[in-house]
Amino acid sequence: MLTDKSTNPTIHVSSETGTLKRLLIHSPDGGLGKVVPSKAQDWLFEDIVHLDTMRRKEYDYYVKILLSFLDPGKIKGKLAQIDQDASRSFYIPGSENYFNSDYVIDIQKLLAEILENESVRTKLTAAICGIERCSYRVQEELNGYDADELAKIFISGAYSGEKMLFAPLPNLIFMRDIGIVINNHLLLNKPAKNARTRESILAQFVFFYHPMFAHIRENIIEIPENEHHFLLPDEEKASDYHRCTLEGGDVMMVSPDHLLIGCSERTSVYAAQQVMKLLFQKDVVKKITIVKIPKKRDYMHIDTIFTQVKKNVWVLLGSLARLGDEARKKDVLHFFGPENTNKELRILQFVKGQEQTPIEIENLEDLLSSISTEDLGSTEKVRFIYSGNNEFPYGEREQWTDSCNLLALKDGVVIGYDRNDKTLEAFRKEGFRIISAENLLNEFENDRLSPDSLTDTFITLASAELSRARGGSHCMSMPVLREL
Ligand SMILES: NC(=O)NCCC[C@H](N)C(=O)O
Repeated sequence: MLTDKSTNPTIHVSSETGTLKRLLIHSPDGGLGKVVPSKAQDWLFEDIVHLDTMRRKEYDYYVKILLSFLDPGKIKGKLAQIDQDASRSFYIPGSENYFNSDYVIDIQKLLAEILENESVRTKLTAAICGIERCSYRVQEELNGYDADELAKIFISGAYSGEKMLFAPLPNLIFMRDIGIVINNHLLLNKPAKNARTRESILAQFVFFYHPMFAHIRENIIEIPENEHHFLLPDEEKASDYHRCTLEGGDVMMVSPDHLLIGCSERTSVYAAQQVMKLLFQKDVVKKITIVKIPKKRDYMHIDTIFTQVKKNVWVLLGSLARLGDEARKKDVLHFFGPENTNKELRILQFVKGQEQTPIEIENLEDLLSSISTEDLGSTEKVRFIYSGNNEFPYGEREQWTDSCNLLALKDGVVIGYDRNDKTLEAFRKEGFRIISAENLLNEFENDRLSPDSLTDTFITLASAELSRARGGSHCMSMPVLREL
C-alpha cells in the first residue's frame, strides 16, 4: 500500500466506527440558496432551505466538531475569533482564512487544485458543458476563469455575480453518495437521479487527477454499464436487472473482509452484482451481504435505516427489522397480504468462492449481531437502539429526519441531529451522554473534555434546515481514512 511522507496510509477504510482520520465533505455553497420550490423535488430536496441558518447554526458546527477530532490545531484556542468573523471566511475554500486542513477536506478545494492544470481544466470544462448543453462560447469563457472561481461555478452553477449558468448541485453536501473507500480501493458511484450526474463527473475528475489519490489510481473501481444497455427498449433499461446505478449511501464497509451493499430506490440489483464480481475478482473483500430494502423515498439508501455506533451498538428502524416482522406476523391475516408485505427487507450473504450458494439471513438484527461478534470480535452484548425508541409513530417520523443516519467519529462517539427526541432518549437509556455540538466545543476549548478521552457520546447538531435536504451526518461525510 502506498503512503504519504510517514509510513501511514492516506486512503484506507475498513470499518464504520474505527477512529476517523481523514474525510471529504462539502460545506453548503451558494447553489443551495437558489433552489426554487418548483424544482425542489426534482433536485431531491423536500423544501427550500434558509442558507445562512443552515451554514451558521448547523453545518459550521459539523465542521468545527470534525476539526476538533481530526485536526485540532486548526481550531483549538481560535473558536471565539472564528465565530466572530461575520464573513465566515474560515469555512470558504480559497479564502484567506480558510481552515485548509489535510484531514477535513472540502471537495471544492480539491477541485480547484486539479483545475490549476490546463489540460484537466479544458477536459472537465468540455465534459460539464456537454452535459449542461452550454454553447461553445460559454465553454471558451469558462476556460478563462481562475481555478478557484471555476470550481465554485461548476458546483454552484452560478457566476460569482450570482447569474446562474446551469442548475446548482444542492446534494453535493451529501459526499457519502459520490464514492466509497473499501479497504485501499475506491468505488465510484453511478447516480440514479439526474440531479446528481454533474456531481459524479466532478468526483471522477478529482479522484483520477488529484495527487492525493494518485497512489490508488489503479484501485479506483468504476462500475461497467450493461454492455447491451443501449440496445434495450427504454422500459427494460429501467428495470432493476438492467439499470446500473449505485450510490455511496448504500455501501457500508463494516469490517476488513465484509462489505454491505443495499439494493434500494437508488442502487440496482444489476450494479450490486457487478460490484460483487469486481471486488471478489480483485480480492478486496471476502464476504458481501446484499440488503434489499423497499424502493421508497423515505428509505433511499441503507444508511437511512441503520448505522453503526460502536462495535457492539447499532441504531436502526424497528419497522424494517425483526421487531417489525414480529409485529406483522401477529396480524392473523398477514398470510393473505400482497407479496412482500410480510418481508419488506431481504438479506442475502455471499462468500467469495461460494457465490452460487448464498445464505439468507432472517432479519437485520441477526446480520448486525454477526458483524459485531463474528467479524469484529466483540465479546460484549450486542445492543440495538431503535429510531423513535420504537414507539409509534415516532420510529418512522424520526427516521425521516435521519435518526438512523449517524457518523461515528470514533467507536461509541457519534454525531447526529438534535431533533429526534425519542431516539435521543433511547440513547440516554443505553448510557450515552447527549451533548450539543456547541457545548462540547466549549468544553474542548476550556479543557474540561477532550476528543481523546470521550466515550459513549451522542453529539447533537441543530438540524432545522439540514434535515429538509433529506440526509444526515453519515450522508454528509466520505471517510477516506479510518483506524481499524
Ligand atoms: N446517504 C444518504 O442517504 N444521502 C442522502 C441524500 C439526500 C439527497 N437529497 C438525495 O435525495 O440524494
